[in-house]
Amino acid sequence: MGVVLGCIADDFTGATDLAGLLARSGVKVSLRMGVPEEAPEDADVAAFEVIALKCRTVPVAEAVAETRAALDWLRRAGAERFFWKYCSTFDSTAEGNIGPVAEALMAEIGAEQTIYCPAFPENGRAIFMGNLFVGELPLAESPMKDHPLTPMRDSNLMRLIEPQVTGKVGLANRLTVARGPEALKARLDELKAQGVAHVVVDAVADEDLGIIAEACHDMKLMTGGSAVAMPLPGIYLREGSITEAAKRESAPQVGKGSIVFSGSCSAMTRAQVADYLPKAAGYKLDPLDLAANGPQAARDWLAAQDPETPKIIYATAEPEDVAKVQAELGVAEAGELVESALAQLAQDALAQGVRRFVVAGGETSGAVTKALGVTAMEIDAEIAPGVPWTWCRSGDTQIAMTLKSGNFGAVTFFTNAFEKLEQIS
Ligand SMILES: Nc1ncnc2c1ncn2[C@@H]1O[C@H](COP(=O)(O)OP(=O)(O)OP(=O)(O)O)[C@@H](O)[C@H]1O
Ligand SMILES: O=C(O)[C@@H](O)C(=O)CO
Repeated sequence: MGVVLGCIADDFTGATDLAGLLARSGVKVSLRMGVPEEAPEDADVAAFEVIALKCRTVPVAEAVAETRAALDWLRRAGAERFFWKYCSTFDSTAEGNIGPVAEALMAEIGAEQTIYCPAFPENGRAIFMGNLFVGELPLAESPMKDHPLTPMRDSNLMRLIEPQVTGKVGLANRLTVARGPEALKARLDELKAQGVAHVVVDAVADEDLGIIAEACHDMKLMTGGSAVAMPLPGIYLREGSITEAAKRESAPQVGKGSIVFSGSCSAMTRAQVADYLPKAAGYKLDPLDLAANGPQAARDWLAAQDPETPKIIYATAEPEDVAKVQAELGVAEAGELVESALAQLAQDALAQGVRRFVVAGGETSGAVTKALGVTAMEIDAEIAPGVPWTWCRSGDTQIAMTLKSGNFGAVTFFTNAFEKLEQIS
């Protein structure tokens, strides 16, 4: 059987989020970092394939080219239905990349209409009358209003999508969704007859997502956060597009040595780092020191640790400290210094025998997975909604890794992560 649903995610933590939610149904989900070099014809493909890109904030033309390449790979692997995964807080600018990529994918596969549903109720993201909420706050009043790259200053998804696309934008609201899949399908048809190609669909609870997935599972392209994709495997199993849930293979054996790398400075990650520091050996990276002296001091610290001791290396800092560093070094330069130090330290940790890696932050995850040469991940149990453990290889070495999105997880996430790994391995 080929690919039943071909998914493309705009960042690495978002890709593991999606893969984790799909895997809840017990189906086999394969996650690939970037468009694979291996031809799809030669690859051992799963029913659910997720390609992780890093295209959330790159120029529009680049994002479109990368997603087209991913689409091409998935189509050659047999996929006929696709899912475009972006952030549950709709991280984008007036130019894109959510809308332009959706429109390009629609043109390639001949889809007349698609839906937009970033809702993720378990993580407090809900859509009502086309407006996105983060917890009890409208998106534009949430901390996302100050995001350094994609500040979200409007909460209305229709208004956010409109400047990003050429086609017409419309809404299927909660009152329609609450009436069930048939009512939603009728509304989508009505909008299609009016030439509406891009439909925002309200969802405030998981029940809504079940209805939306039921109504839309046959669409050539669905777009959204991970949660609206979660019911799809169950629906495909029921209707026979996939024959059975994958048998869980026994978990690979990995050594006990563990490390947390945190480059995220989000409020949740700051609380998680503070919670974990008393429980592990900790080293704080200072970007100004990295600029002056490089990462040698951190490397020496790591080399002096017992590989089996729990460790955390973090650049996580308070907003005022980040602002100070950015003013001195520049935003990109500061980020790059931290990322390249963490990349080097990840290689050192692997060489030292560490096999259990927890990484916090999307950009940071990109840097660490790349440094370790990870090209594919097999999804296992979730630690928190949207954050699964994965099994992967660095060269011939088997490792366990989890990529945590900045905003996700409980305060005790790092402890929870290693406890969960003990349970599943
Ligand atoms: N102390 C610091 N000063 C300046 N920049 C920092 C500092 N610590 C980390 N950074 C940089 O900030 C960026 C954090 O982005 P990252 O995507 O890793 O986290 P996030 O935005 O919280 O996560 P997500 O994208 O999953 O929401 C990285 O480029 C990182 O290198
Ligand atoms: O949807 C989300 O919030 C996350 O999967 C994400 O995209 C983090 O960057």
